[in-house]
Amino acid sequence: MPFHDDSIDTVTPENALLSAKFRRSFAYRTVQDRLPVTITRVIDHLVRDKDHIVKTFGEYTREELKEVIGSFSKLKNELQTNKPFTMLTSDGPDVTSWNTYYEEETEREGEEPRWFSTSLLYAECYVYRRIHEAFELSTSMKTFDPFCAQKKESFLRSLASVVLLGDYVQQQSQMRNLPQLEMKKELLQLVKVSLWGNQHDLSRPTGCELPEEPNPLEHIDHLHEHILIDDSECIWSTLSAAEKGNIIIDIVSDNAGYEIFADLCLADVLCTLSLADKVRFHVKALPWFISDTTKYDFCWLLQMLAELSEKSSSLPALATKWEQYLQSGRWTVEAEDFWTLPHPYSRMKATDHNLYIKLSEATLVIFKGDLNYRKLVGETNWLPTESFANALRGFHPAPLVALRTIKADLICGLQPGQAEMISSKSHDWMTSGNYAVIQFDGE
Ligand SMILES: O=P(O)(O)OC[C@H]1O[C@](O)(CO)[C@@H](O)[C@@H]1O
Ligand SMILES: [Mn+2]
Repeated sequence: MPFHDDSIDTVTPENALLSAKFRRSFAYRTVQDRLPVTITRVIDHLVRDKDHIVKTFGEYTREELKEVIGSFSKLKNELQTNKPFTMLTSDGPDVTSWNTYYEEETEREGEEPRWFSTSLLYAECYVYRRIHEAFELSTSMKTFDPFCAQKKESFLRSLASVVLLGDYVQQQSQMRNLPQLEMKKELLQLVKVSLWGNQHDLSRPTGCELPEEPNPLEHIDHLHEHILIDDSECIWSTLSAAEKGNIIIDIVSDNAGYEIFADLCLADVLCTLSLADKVRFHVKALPWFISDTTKYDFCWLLQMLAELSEKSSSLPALATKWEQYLQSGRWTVEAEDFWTLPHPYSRMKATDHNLYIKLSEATLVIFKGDLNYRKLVGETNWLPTESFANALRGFHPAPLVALRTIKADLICGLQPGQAEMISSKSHDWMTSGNYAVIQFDGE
């Protein structure tokens, strides 16, 4: 393919934005191979499920489906022939922000953004927004989620882990007045369960492989050595020192199914231990990176748990408690548009000031997953030893922590020599999701 510029280094230079213009990079493989596969799979799903979709949305949808499928073939062709991006033409509430971003990037790059020259972050976000736009432009399928069935199936595949974790959390919630050391152990254990829950995402090249060890509490022990940076002590010190009564925790969620279940378990433990007075879950306003959680996915999960009594009585009990938390406002589920824009988080203050102010109210903001990490550190190929605080480039709304399994080739905050040491053990440690970080910033 003639889309790379031979004058540009083939590996991503230090401090450059990840981009498919660097041929020997994860970004190139993603744009060249993985994104077209994502589009093809959506087309296949629509073709295969046509009758079912028509039955759900009405006969009129049959014609519209043809148009939607046509627009995906066009999108795939635009990608594979490296056409310039275009402005969005649908009427979603985020369209102006997307188009402003397009203009800003055009100015910054000196030409219209293209698949094989812009940042990977922009290219990947743009593909998911264009997929949504095709539905939005229809009249009968405006809110259709083409990944919904996959998300549900993946949750059901992980039921064994869900039951084991649910039983444990339900049993622990009966225990009151734990000594401080026990509380800390309990909290950090659930932090790690939530961290490794991030292995469950469907946009991995091989799909979601379930861990061999179904018990999440055992699984975290096996992976102890794979946490390359572990700032979890800072989570404990921040929360245990916070003044009771107004401890707000924001969880900027990632994937639906098992991962969000693990996050809910973490939130449950935070409430039981009186380490959180309020938990706000931030989910996605539209289908995103295949498996990210939408409000629908969140509600579906609670409904499923309520119906799973034959698997374990803990699951309906947790569902009831969590519904109560939601009804009382102790927990909220919010879907701000900013999370499905392509901006790195250093641009949040200028782009969505209200969201930045809202996060500033928090005692701790927990960012889940790889994509959130990429946005936190600005999609930049930092020297692995660059500090996390610097990589955030001024994004310090409140104390924050990233719980990320590593799936894209960027990292910061490592010790000198650490990256080289891990590379010698595992050639694909940056993309396999088998290594992780718990990185805290308290500035
Ligand atoms: O669900 P997560 O942890 O954000 O991972 C999604 C990741 O999937 C990828 O597409 C790679 O597998 C990354 O680009 C992205 O960061
Ligand atoms: Mn995700």
